[in-house]
Amino acid sequence: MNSTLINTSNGSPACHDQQSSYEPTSIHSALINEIYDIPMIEISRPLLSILDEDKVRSLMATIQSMDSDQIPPIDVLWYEAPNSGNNYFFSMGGCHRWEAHKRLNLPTIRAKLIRTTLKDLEVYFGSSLSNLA
Ligand SMILES: Nc1ncnc2c1ncn2[C@@H]1O[C@H](COP(=O)(O)OP(=O)(O)OP(=O)(O)O)[C@@H](O)[C@H]1O
Repeated sequence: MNSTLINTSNGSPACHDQQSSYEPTSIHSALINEIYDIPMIEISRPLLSILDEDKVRSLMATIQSMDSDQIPPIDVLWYEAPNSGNNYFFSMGGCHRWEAHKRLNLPTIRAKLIRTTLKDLEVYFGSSLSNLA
C-alpha cells in the first residue's frame, strides 16, 4: 500500500472549467462541474489497482487520439488542512485511466475534486493521518 502523503503548495489548483462530451461520472462528482488538471505527482493512491491490460492499452490509444475528450475526469478527494491551508489529493478509483496516464508519462490528469474530511480519510489511512498538517 502506498500511503505517502504528498503536501502540495498552498492554494487550490487552477480550474479549467472545460466542457466535453463524456457521460456523467460517479455519484460523488455528478453535481460537480469544474474539472482540474492535477499533477500526477501530487495525487496519492492508497489502494492497489487490479488492471485489465486491454483496457489500459485501449485508454492509452484514446488519450493519444482526437477522441481524448471521451475520457471522463477521475474523482479525486481533496483535503485542505485548516491551519496550514496545505492541500492533499487522493484517488481511489479511476485505476485504468490513472494507469494509462502513468504509462504515457503525462504530467497531469483531469479530475473532479471532492472535498473530504479527516474522518473520511481515516477509513483509508488510519494513523498515517497525523501527517496531514
Ligand atoms: N478506449 C477506451 N477504453 C475504455 N474506456 C474508455 C475508452 N475511451 C473512453 N473511455 C471511458 O473511460 C471511462 C473508463 O472508466 P472505467 O470505470 O471503465 O475505468 P477506470 O475508472 O479508469 O478504472 P476502474 O473502474 O477499474 O477503477 C469510461 O467512462 C469509458 O466510457
